[in-house]
Amino acid sequence: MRLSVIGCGYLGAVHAACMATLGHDVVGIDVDPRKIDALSRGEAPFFEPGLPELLAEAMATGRLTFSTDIADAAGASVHFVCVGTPQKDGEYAADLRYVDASVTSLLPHLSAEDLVVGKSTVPVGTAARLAALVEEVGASLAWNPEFLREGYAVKDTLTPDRFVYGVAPGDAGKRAADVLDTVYARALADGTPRIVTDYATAELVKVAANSFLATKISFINAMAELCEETGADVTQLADAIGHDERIGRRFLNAGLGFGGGCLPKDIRAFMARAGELGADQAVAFLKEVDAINGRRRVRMVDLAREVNGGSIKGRRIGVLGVTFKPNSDDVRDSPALDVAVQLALQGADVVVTDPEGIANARGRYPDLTYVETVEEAVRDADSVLLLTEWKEYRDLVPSAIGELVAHRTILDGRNALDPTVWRDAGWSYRALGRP
Ligand SMILES: NC(=O)C1=CN([C@@H]2O[C@H](COP(=O)(O)OP(=O)(O)OC[C@H]3O[C@@H](n4cnc5c(N)ncnc54)[C@H](O)[C@@H]3O)[C@@H](O)[C@H]2O)C=CC1
Ligand SMILES: O=C(O)[C@H]1O[C@H](OP(=O)(O)OP(=O)(O)OC[C@H]2O[C@@H](n3ccc(=O)[nH]c3=O)[C@H](O)[C@@H]2O)[C@H](O)[C@@H](O)[C@@H]1O
Repeated sequence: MRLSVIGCGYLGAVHAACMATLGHDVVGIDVDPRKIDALSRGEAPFFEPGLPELLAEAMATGRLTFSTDIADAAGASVHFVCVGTPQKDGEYAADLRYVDASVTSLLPHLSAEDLVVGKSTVPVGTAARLAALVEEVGASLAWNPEFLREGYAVKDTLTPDRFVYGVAPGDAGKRAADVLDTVYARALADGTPRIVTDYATAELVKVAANSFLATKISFINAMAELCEETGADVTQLADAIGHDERIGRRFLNAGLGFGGGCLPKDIRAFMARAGELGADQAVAFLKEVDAINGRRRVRMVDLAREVNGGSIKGRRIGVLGVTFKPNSDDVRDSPALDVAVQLALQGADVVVTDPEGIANARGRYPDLTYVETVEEAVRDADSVLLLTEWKEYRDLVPSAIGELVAHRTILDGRNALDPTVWRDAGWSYRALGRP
């Protein structure tokens, strides 16, 4: 099939490359010429494991091209909308201007029988509104939310846990589901479950899933707060409750909490939309989920002050990790970057390193000091903060980096290190939710 993918960011670039490797002819479209230039050269415009190889493979077949001109979407029969839906400035609500602009710009290039497929995360009600526009030109619309995780985006796109199709009622909806079945034929043949539903359910599935994940993380971080008050250990608590299959151990890692371009803004947009619908009570708990999450960052800065004798002014602090999680270069709403900035604002001499996130972090906060290596980051440090649990930081040898620092004090913001090993090497080890 011939497909267009509109918006080539973390979601769209991966989707375009994956669809081409499935055998479809794909044109990826973005308004950002730098992204399109990079992609046209076969270069991934951001760090995502496996994407460079996939791009090379797909572009070698000639089935994957990129353009800044929406007119190049003409001729495709399925158009995936993958543009951003960030939080509005100063508000909780989602900013739908990119979704609206991309669909409006696509309309003149649609043929009757084309299918527009929304993948962006949107407030419930958006699909029905856009369907009316798309139907005016004889085309139809489906909402097919995306559940990929950064760092595993290729695998999650090619072999997702499930597909969700939100479609119009009646025959038009049945046709849309058939088209999507053809697009995803390979994964469906492997037995991936697929749920065909109405627009509102599909939109709600996406924000419900992210809200559940955010709630699970804030739940364990709330337990971490109690562990801090009682001398209990949240990592053992998580292991113990996680053995109960009804609870499960995944997404129970306590620490600095959730960040990124999705969970934080999605729970806020959900609250805003529920408020518009007069159903704010239904998701009022998300306010607490968000508040617990924010408190972890504050607690980390407080802990840094505490281990530095009450003040971090003029103290040298080595920060390991600045992205919102490992295996990504994304610093959107990154807890790690937030903490590093707060420490600097309070007068600390902060030196930050990260395997992939420095360029993006520098773009946002040029005044922080960034270095390439752990050795440079920790040299002469009064304390070291591990804020993103990259594998190379988990694997650090405490005796070796102990030779470089001024004081052997480490704060483990992700409960990623073995306290015994670090203490045995003469370090003072502190973590969130651990004695
Ligand atoms: N990043 C992720 O892991 C996931 C993101 N999502 C959702 O997917 C959507 C996109 O997210 P990301 O890819 O992370 O954002 P992003 O910011 O990385 O990419 C969005 C892209 O859309 C482009 N764009 C904006 N207006 C456009 C227009 N009118 N025409 C063509 N291109 C346009 C931007 O230039 C940008 O490259 C959001 O709704 C997000 O919530 C869903 C699942 C996973
Ligand atoms: O809508 C989206 O964009 C995506 O949001 C998340 O994916 P992602 O943001 O890539 O990252 P996650 O792996 O979910 O991690 C999110 C944040 O939670 C934190 N986290 C995660 C797990 C955990 O146990 N504890 C914890 O603090 C991570 O450090 C990170 O900051 C969801 O997992 C995806 O299913 C969803 O598609």
